[in-house]
Amino acid sequence: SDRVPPGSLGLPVIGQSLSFLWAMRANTADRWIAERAKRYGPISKLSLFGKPAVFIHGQAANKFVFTSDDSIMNNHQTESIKMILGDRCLSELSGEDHKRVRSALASFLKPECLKLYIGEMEEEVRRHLEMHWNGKQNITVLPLMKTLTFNIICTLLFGVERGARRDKLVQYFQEILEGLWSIPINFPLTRFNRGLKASAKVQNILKDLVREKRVELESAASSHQGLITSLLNIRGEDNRELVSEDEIVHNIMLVMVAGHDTSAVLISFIVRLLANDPAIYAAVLKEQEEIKKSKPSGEFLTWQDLAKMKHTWRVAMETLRTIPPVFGGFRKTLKDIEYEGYLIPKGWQVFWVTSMTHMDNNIFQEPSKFDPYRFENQAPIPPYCYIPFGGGPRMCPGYEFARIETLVTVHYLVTQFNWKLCCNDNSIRRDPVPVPAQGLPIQIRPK
Ligand code: HEM
Repeated sequence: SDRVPPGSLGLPVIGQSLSFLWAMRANTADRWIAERAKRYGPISKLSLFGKPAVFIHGQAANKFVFTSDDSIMNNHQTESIKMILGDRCLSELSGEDHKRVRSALASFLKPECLKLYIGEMEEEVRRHLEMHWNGKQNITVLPLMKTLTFNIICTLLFGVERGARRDKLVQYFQEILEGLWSIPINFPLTRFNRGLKASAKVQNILKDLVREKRVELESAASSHQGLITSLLNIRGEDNRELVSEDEIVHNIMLVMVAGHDTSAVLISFIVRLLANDPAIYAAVLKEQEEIKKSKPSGEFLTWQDLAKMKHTWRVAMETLRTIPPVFGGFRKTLKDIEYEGYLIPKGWQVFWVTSMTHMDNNIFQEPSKFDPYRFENQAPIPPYCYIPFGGGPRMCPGYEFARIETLVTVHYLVTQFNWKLCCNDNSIRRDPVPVPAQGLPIQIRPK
C-alpha cells in the first residue's frame, strides 16, 4: 500500500465527490485542484464519483493520459455518465470498436464536409437572431446560445425537424446534462435519477428517429445525408449494418451532449469578454467589418472568409485557455501501472484537468492575463499543454465544427448588434461547464 500515491480515499462511495462538486459550483475547483497538487505533488489518490482515482497533472501527465495504449488505459467516464449516456457511446468504446465508430463520426466532422455546411449553419444563426434578438432590448445570452448550438446540431447532423420532437429533446437534454457529474445513487428527485429518466425518454425518441431514417434510406427518400444515415450505411459483406442501433442512439446522445453546451459556453464568454474589453472588441469588429464589406449584402460566408477571421479565433482560443468548457476527464487503468515511482492499481480512474497547464506560468507568461496576441507572438506552445479539446487519438472530433459555429455566430453578433452587460458580477460557477452569473443578461441595440 505504500506504493500507491499519497492522499486519502475519504468516505466509501462519497470520497471527495461532494467537496469537489461544491468547489465546481463555487468556481473554486481550479484552486481545489492546485492545492491538492501543492500538498501531494505530481500524483495523488482520491475517490471521485464512487471510484478510487489518481489525479496527475503537467505536460508529461497529459501526454501519458492522451497517448497511452488502449491495453494499459482505457477511456473512462464516471458511472453517472456511463449510465446516462449509455455504454456504447464513443467515449466508452476502445480498440477497433472505437476506431470504427470514430471514423464514421469523423468523416462527417472533417473540414471537407463542413465546408458544405457553412451556409446551413449560417441560416440557423440568421433565423436565431431574427427570432430571439431582433426587436428585443434585454436578453440572456447563455440559454439562447444553448438553443442556437442545439438547433445547429439537430439540423446539420441529425436532420431532426423543428417542432414538438425537437422541443422535447431540448428539455430532456438539459436534465441529462445536469445528471452527468453526479453521485450515482439512484434516489428519487436526485440529479442522477432525473438524468436517468430523461435518458430513457430521449433513447425512445432517438430509436424512432433511427427507424425513420432507415425507412427513408431503404426507399431512397432521404433528403438529409446526416450522421444517422451515414452510420446506417456502414455495412458488412452480407449488407448487415455494422453499427448497432444502440451504438447509433448512444452516439447521437454523446454528440448532442459533447457538442452543444461546450460551444454555447465558449460563445457566451466571448460575448462577455467583448463587452468588458473595448480594445479586443475593436480589433474583432474591425476584422469582421472588413469581411462584411468585401461581400455583396446577404451573401453567405465562405471557407475563405472564415480563414480570414484569425484574430477572432485567437480571442476564442484565449477564452478556451482561461475558461475551458471541459474541466477535465477520466481514464481507467486496465492493469497495474507504474507512474513516477508509484503504483496505480488496475481498475482505478486517472483524472486529468485542463487548468493546470493552461495556468502554468512556465508555459503561458502571465497566465491570468487575457491576451489573445500570445497565440500570435509567443513561441509555439509545447505539445500537450494547451488542451481545451484534449489530445491524442481521442482529441475532440468536433473541433472544426465548434470553430466554424463560433466564428459565424461572432461575425453576426458584432456586425449586427451593440450590447452591454446588465450584471456587473463577473463570477462563474461550474455545472459542470462554466456558467456566467445569471446566465449573462445583456442589453442589446441593433446597429
Ligand atoms: C468549444 C467546444 C468544444 C470543446 C471545448 C470540446 C472539448 C472536448 C474534450 C476536452 C473532449 C475529451 C477529449 C479526451 O477525453 O481526450 C471532447 C471529446 C469529444 N467531443 Fe468535443 N468539444 C467541443 C465541441 C464539440 C462538438 C461541436 C462536437 C460534435 C459536433 C464534439 C464532439 C465530441 C466527441 C464525440 C468527443 C468524444 C471523442 C472520443 O472519445 O473519441 N465536441 N471534446
